[in-house]
Amino acid sequence: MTPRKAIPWGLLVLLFILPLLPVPEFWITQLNYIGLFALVSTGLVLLTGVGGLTSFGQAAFVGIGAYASAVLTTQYALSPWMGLLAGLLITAAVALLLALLTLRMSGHYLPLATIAWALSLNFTTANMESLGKYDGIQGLPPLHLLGISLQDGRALYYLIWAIALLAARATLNLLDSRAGRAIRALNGATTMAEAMGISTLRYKVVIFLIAALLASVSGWLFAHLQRSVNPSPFALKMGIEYLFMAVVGGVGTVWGAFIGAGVFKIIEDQLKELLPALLGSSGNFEIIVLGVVLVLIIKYAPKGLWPAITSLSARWLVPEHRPRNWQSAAPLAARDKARPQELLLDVDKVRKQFGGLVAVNDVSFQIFAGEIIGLIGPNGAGKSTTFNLISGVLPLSSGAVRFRGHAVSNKPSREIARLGMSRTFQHVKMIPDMSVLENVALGAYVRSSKGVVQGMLGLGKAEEKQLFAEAERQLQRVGMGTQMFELAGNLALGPQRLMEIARALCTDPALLLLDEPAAGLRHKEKQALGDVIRQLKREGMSVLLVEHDMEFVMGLTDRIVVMEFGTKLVEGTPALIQSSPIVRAAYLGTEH
Ligand SMILES: Nc1ncnc2c1ncn2[C@@H]1O[C@H](COP(=O)(O)OP(=O)(O)OP(=O)(O)O)[C@@H](O)[C@H]1O
Repeated sequence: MTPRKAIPWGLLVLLFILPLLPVPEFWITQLNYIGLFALVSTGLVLLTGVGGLTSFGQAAFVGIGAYASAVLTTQYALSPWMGLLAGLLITAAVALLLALLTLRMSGHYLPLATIAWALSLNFTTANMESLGKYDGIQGLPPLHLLGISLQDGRALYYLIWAIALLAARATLNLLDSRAGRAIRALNGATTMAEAMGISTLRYKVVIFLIAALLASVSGWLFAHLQRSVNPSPFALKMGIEYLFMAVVGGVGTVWGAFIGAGVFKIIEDQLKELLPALLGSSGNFEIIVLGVVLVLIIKYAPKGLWPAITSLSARWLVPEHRPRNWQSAAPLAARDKARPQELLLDVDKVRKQFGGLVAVNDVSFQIFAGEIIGLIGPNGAGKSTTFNLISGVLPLSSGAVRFRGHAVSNKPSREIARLGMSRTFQHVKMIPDMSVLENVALGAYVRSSKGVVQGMLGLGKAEEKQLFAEAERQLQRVGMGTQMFELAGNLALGPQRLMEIARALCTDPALLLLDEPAAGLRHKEKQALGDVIRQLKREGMSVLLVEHDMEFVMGLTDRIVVMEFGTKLVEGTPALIQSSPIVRAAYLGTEH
């Protein structure tokens, strides 16, 4: 067994035998709280670290889980397990409502909204007669599992840690799945994800819900550990502390949630003991010192403690990449190919105005199956905007776009992608901390189906192999087979563009839109790219490309559309365009 595998197993065994050893009760209590906090922080890893949605409000969901069980077990004499179920249902309902109200917000509005609901939910519990107001509810029964009483902290320890570790495993499984890769695109790559056919809002709601449910389970365990509830452990202060734990541990990493919860709890408790003794007076001094410690951690390990630990240990724990076990995977289902000469794309007087600026002025052209069309023009002519209008990234001001007989004007880009149009971007859009292979596999999202629950349970491995086999095939095609395990963010610009092309090809498109594909490529790489595009044409695919490299465009395209100042100037074969005096004056003339 390699040290990389032996260390986690060793820690797991230690965690298991610890309560059986004669360790002080205080240790067990500490570990119980660390497990409960880690459960909430794991949700924040998904929501904030991976999904980029900052929430200060998780303590409110902890409170819902705790109070639901407290009410049902003390006032209705129901089993705590019914309390758990009710807590999860209420949490899901509240979280869905809040998600629909707040998740379309961006920037600082979302964190502010989470503060608002944290305050209002806490205020509600503190003022409701039936919830015992500020005194809360006492006398909760202990948990029982399979006839065993979990009244003792050492017994409940096993349930807390089993749930926390299962949550960690499920989150890790999810992040390494089809749905997880879509979730990883939420933080900064939503335009790309939508263009790959992914509903980003749906995944935002899903991670919001998962984080809320994990918090709710933590609240349920907490309530039956304490055997009482009151509003203060679910107040905004605790919501902020959960976020701190996740940030300190490493907000993008699951084990960071555990490290963060542990460090936070231990430092806080030690300081509570130490500081009054040192200063000779009582007071909440630990809050001040903890604040300073947190600032230092954020300054010197900005990504958190877990990433710092893994990068330090990388010297002797050599990172392993995923085993290449997909060679025999069945190919993914292919889309119906376009008929020869089929009218694929009909761009009809499309127009885009940004305030007073007409960036695209009633431009029309058509693309038939198996054609390579160039879209050229000087800087600022409106080429990229036209791309964005066709692919649904921007809404039209007027005009119409039809793709394979479907009216797609103003449809979201994910719906257009599902019809078989795929694209690359002028400024490469990717997930930098994911491997090239995983980035490219995102392209095959529309050709696969495994969802969040299957991802969490680690099911759907056969489909995963199909996705990676397709991703590798497309990477080989663009000459990047040897770089598939590298981090996408470590690539130079040229290979990043090729990676985007491989990702677009993974969608099995009928029409491929390439925005400046040759920019940043060396001469030989450009020639190889030209060969790939010609091969795609032979396979019946159509390509629309924006490109500034005239030699590349002239040698590759069947027809060229020239734009200037948002207007279509002329359209024709490369020979006609090269000899056109209007084009020479407007475009080539300015270049040469
Ligand atoms: N979101 C936006 N808001 C306002 N103006 C915009 C926006 N996007 C583009 N423009 C403007 O629209 C015009 C066309 O821009 P566009 O990027 O489509 O040109 P382009 O032909 O692709 O240029 P380049 O070759 O330099 O990429 C430019 O004047 C640009 O400044």
